[in-house]
Amino acid sequence: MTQLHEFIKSLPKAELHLHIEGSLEPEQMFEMARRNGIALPYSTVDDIRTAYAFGNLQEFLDLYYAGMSVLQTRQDFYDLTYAYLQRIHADNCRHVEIFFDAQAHTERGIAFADVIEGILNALEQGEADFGITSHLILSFLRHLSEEDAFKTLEQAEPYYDRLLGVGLDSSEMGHPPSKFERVFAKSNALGLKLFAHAGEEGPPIYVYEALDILKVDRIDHGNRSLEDDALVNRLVSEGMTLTVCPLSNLKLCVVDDLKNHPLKTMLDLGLAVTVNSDDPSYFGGYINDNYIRIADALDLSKDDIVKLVKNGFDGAYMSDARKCEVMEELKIRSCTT
Ligand code: HPA
Ligand SMILES: [Zn+2]
Repeated sequence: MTQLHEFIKSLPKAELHLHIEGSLEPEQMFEMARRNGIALPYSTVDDIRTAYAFGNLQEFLDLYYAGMSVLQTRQDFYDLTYAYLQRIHADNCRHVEIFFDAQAHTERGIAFADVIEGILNALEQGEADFGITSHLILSFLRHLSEEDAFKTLEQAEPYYDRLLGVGLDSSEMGHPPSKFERVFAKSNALGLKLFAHAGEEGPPIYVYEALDILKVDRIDHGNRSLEDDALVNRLVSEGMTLTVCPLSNLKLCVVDDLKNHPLKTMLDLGLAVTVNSDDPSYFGGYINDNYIRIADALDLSKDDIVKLVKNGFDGAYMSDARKCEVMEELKIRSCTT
């Protein structure tokens, strides 16, 4: 364990890009399959891990949607979420903003209320047990229609005051942000924050659409913004947070090697980049693993790490008091460690 790894572990952190279904560990998958009487196409945990070799986003999504078929009951969603919070507590993560893919469950006949109440109850318990504050984001699946997204937004009505906002994920290519202009306008009118995956595999124009047409508050990924200087300048001047996910980018072949990851370039350009795990069970690491692997690959300094962690809290929707408290702790730890 190097000193830098210890330093990373000691810092309080925020996670802003996490799909709760992507935290489903193979062991949990077997346990839930057993208790729900579901047959899995794998015999061992190792079989599952071996299957997690992806050539692109779609290859991952196919296994991700298949894996979540074991999530059936409110208790399953509770257990999934609570286990994730317990895991990131060990990483000294203090605040998390979580996406959930409601449509991937309701289209299998699971009640919306079971999904969201299982997750929300675990978030409440996680705050009581670990002191981790959190928000929940309803993410629309972009390979489905805008009409389907509208239906999902309607199902969420009893929970609007418990949602931070809406997001946009799943297969990016061929499903530009503009496809969801009206449902994002409606979400905005409801007072929800707006987030969208853009520029992970898709071109810079998708990032422009997320900004100009959807009017997002954060861009998820955004790596391909670097192909357009004017876009970079705009993201810098607007202080737009980009939720970058290094191990996800490696596993989905967005980069061929972490040594070629653009995170350091993004940081040096003045972009408000943050480090996140995306789907930690599928991509081989939780938040600290992401910081450690990218710090080693790019030879990041302590100042770089502190900047990344600060960007995470800056981009988070936390109360001012809570933000001040963690920022103060961050200042003390970065001076003394
Ligand atoms: O990284 C991702 N990209 C798009 N959709 C997703 N759904 C879960 N993870 C992802
Ligand atoms: Zn994602």
